[in-house]
Formats: sequence, C-alpha cells, structure tokens
Amino acid sequence: MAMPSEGAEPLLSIRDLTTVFPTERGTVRSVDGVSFDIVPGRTLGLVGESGSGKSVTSLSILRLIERGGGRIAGGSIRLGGKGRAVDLATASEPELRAIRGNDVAMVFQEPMTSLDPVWSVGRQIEEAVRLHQKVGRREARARAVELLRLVGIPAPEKRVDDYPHQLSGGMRQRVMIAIALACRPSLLIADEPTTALDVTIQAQILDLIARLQKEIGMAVLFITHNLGVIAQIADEVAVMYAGQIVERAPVRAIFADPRHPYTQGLLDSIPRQGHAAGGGRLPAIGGLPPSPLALPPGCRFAPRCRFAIDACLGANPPLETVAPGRAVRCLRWREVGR
Ligand SMILES: Nc1ncnc2c1ncn2[C@@H]1O[C@H](COP(=O)(O)OP(=O)(O)OP(=O)(O)O)[C@@H](O)[C@H]1O
Repeated sequence: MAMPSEGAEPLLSIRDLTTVFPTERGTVRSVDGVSFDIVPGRTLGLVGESGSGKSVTSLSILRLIERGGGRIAGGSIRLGGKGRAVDLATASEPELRAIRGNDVAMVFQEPMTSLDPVWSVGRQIEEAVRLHQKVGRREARARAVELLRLVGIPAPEKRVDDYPHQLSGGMRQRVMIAIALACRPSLLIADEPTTALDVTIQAQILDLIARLQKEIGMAVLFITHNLGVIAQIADEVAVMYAGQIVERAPVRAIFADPRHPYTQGLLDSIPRQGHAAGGGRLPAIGGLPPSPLALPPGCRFAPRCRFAIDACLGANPPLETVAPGRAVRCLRWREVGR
C-alpha cells in the first residue's frame, strides 16, 4: 500500500497544533503539539480513548473549537488544493466561513442534532447546495434527489420530502453525508459518524464513505475509538493519548507490528476471532489517562505502561521517526512488539 505521506502534495498539513481551554482550575492543553498530513484520496484514522483529544483536534481544523470556549494557542493548519494554501489557524472569520461546508465538510455522531426537525431532508440538502452554488430551486431539488440516490437512500424522489423523524438513524446519517457532500468537499472530517448505529448499518456507511471518496477523490480524517472501524476505513493511523500523537503508521503496520505500548494495549483489548469465545477476559489497559491539569513530567503513558523504566519518568519522549512513514513516542519502541 502506498504511503499517504509520500509523493502527493498533502491537502491538509497540521504542524504542532496546540489547543487550550481556560478553566477555573487552570489552562487545559487538550491538544498538545499534534502534527499530521493527509493527501487527496486518502484516509487518516485518528484513534484513542475517550478524552485523548480527537474531537478537539477535529474541531480545531475549522476553528469550531472557539464556539466551545477553546482557542488555538500554537501551530499551523495548512489547507492546500484549488491552487492556493491557507492557514486555518490564523484565517479570518470570513475566510473560514467560505471554507466550512465548501472545501471542508464535517459529519458528526448524532445526525438528529444536526438536522433541523422542521424542514424536509430534501429542503436541507437544497439549502446546502444553494449556499455554495448558483443554481435555482428546481435544479437544487434535482441535485438533492441525486445526492440521496448517491448515498443509497431507496426511492429518493419520495424520501426527499420526508422529515428527519420519518427516517431511521442510519438513513439520517446518510442524509448528513449527502449534505456534507453537496459541495464536493476536498476534505471530509468524520467524527464518530457510525458510533450510534448498529454494525450492519455502520459497515454500509463506511463502504459509502470509501466509495464516495474514490468517486470525488476527497481526503478524509476519520475519528473513532473503534479499531475495527479503523481497520476497515483508514490508510494511515494516528494514535492519540493525553493530547498527543504517540504512534503514526500505515494501517497494516499498526495492526501487524504496533510499536507503542498504548497502541498494543488498544489492540489487545479488541476481541479476536476464536479468542473471546472461551470466556477468558480480554486484557484491557489498566489505570486511567492522566488529568490534563496534572500531567506526569515524563512519558504520559508511563504510569500505565508495563515497559516503563526509570528513564521514562524523567522526560516526555519526542515522536521519533523509526521508519519511512512511521513514528513512535516511546524510548523502548524496539522492545515493544506483539
Ligand atoms: N469545553 C471544554 N472545556 C474544558 N475542557 C474541555 C472542553 N472540551 C474538551 N475538553 C477537554 O479536552 C480533552 C480532550 O477531549 P476530546 O473531546 O477531544 O476527547 P476525545 O478523544 O474526542 O474523546 P471522545 O471519544 O469521548 O469524544 C478532554 O480532557 C476534555 O476534558
């Protein structure tokens, strides 16, 4: 499999992104020096336990984080393509407005909260189409039907007049994807888009995103805590822990040869075929992630790590490039293996 970061020019290039929230108890650095690239037509899977900073990373890209009281305190978010490059970390609000839902679209976990209950789904897709393209109502409606067909909604010419409550959760999520794709974005950010759905529907939605990605060549940032989903959709994986990337590698390498003890722990906690059935408990990672207000001075994972030695407690190791396209934040990565 080709390495996403080799060859092609990245569409999105994030460097040293730091996002903070001022709180009563001090400033929380929810994202602390995160860097990654995504090239057109490829999917980066961002994975980690709850609270590791995945959503804050995704919400930082379009600066939606500011609506929740957060602020980008450092780093750059370079968006290329269409013959220009813009740093979203410092772009003006009008520039961001032009990019949101146009070059970059987002799909979230809960489609009911993002769809307006008082408008038909067709009307909502039409609005998305007309917001960015100069087309009349009739043409926008035809596109809405076409988009509903594209995302696999049966009888789209009838469904276009349905209201969100008339659709199942899976169908609503398809509508959200149709809205996200209405403007043919160059980057789709999908934050746990299938978590609330049952596994069959989840697999269909993942197939759909992959198929549409091929058709329109968009880059995808896919956020999930589910490694099974990562295996299905990602080309490259970045594993987050306590606000930082601790391992980055092509998807096959992550599963075949994880090099960070945390990645290994995540993999060990998913049931393997013919393994969980015997009733044996799966080894999960013991302990909890550190509070963002009381980070350990050394490696942030050291308190939970069975490989930890004294040297791990002194300083947080850098994210070290260990092979082309592979980076690990661990002093003992050579000793870690499955
Ligand atoms: N509005 C906020 N104010 C203060 N801290 C926040 C705020 N939003 C998020 N955080 C903190 O940022 C950190 C990262 O949260 P984030 O939601 O990005 O995690 P996540 O990895 O996406 O988890 P999940 O899978 O549960 O969504 C957490 O420690 C969280 O407490």
